[in-house]
Amino acid sequence: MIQSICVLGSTGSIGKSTLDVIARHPETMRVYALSAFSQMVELAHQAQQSQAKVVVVPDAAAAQRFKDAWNSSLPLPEIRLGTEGLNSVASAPEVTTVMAAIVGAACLEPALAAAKSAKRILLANKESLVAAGGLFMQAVRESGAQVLPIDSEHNAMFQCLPPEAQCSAPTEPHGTIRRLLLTASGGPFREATPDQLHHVTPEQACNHPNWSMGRKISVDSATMLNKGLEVIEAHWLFAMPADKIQVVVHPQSVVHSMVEYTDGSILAQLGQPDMRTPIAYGLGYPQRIQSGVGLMDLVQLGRLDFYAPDFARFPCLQLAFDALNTSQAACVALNAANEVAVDAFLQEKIRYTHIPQVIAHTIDRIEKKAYVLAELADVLALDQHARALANEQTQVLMSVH
Ligand SMILES: NC(=O)C1=CN([C@@H]2O[C@H](COP(=O)(O)OP(=O)(O)OC[C@H]3O[C@@H](n4cnc5c(N)ncnc54)[C@H](OP(=O)(O)O)[C@@H]3O)[C@@H](O)[C@H]2O)C=CC1
Ligand SMILES: CC(=O)[C@@H](O)[C@H](O)COP(=O)(O)O
Ligand SMILES: [Mn+2]
Repeated sequence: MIQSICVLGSTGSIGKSTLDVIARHPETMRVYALSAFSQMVELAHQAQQSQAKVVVVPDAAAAQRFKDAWNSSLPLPEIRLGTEGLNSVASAPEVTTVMAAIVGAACLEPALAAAKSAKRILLANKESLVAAGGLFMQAVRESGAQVLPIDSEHNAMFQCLPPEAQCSAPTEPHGTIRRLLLTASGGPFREATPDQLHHVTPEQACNHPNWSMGRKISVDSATMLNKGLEVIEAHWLFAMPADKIQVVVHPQSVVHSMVEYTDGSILAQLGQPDMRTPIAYGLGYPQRIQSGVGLMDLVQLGRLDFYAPDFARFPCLQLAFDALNTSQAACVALNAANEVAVDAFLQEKIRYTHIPQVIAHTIDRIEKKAYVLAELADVLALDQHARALANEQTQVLMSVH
């Protein structure tokens, strides 16, 4: 079967790796649609290379920049705009497979559109599950969509599941699974002192020891909120309670995660820190296909280390466990406040150490009311409210920066 693929967030780190893998399989994979937010020259280049039929850009001004960048005799692709455009390609009848790789909660609506349209969803974006995992999984169950986790840890766990447990939206964990062991590199500040953390720059925070990724997820790895988001992601993907998900610091990022079974066996997936492996797994599933990733020399590597996480040095990790144990509203607030705080940090408006303060303050304010989050509109409204609260707190912190 030929897969007709929509790559949401094609100009990002995951998007580029996805196009790299697709280009290795011209006989079985075609690009139908691409999307980008700011990089119109790159998008035009990608659309020419992949012969995409449709591109999605945020607005008319971006569409004009895309047209200006088009320097090929090939016909211009159809250009669609904004969230409606994203939803339309994610649910298009021409599309079999959707790579959800837009960063942040901006991916929620198109990911949900793909879920409602019974697509094969390669889910790289984790913020959608944090904000609305229940709604997303319900849509998957109702439509019969297929979800393949792409986040390296969740892809590793999925690979370690027995075939009958590799289902898209389980309602309970497989009976033979005792725990999920979620590995964490510890990021660039694994051993930093409080004084060093107080002074870190965006460049230092984005300098991940093992992975090359977008700036937002790189900062999340540095605060270890990435691991907190991944605990919530694992909870929704595998129907696993928080107390059965153990975070294990593993600085080499070679063991991508593990599944522990009731007989005491622990199955692990190992590989180089290169996202083309989980992407190829998702694109090829249930077959194994070429990804372009070369050999990994375990003898040269020599050792694999494992530690307990330091919750005092990384308060964001505890905030995420607390949010998962508290309410869905707390998870929405956690994610929204983090997006605001990371953006402010990357713009050097607040300090790295302010990020957990903005998150804690926002969750605290949200938790004073009860929220019903039965519909997407409820989640989006709370997300906006939490962003406003986080922005207010960011302004306060900026004045003491
Ligand atoms: N990078 C990695 O190795 C991993 C990433 N992930 C997850 O995958 C997702 C993507 O990460 P990554 O590729 O690193 O991110 P990048 O920042 O590299 O790329 C983000 C993509 O989303 C687009 N985008 C940004 N904001 C918006 C918006 N408001 N609306 C629509 N599109 C937007 C960008 O467009 P443009 O560039 O044109 O502005 C770009 O194409 C994240 O959720 C991340 O947590 C998960 C595991 C590993
Ligand atoms: C590649 C990937 O999946 C990232 O989420 C990665 O895991 C980040 O590494 P740490 O968050 O473990 O530092
Ligand atoms: Mn990950």
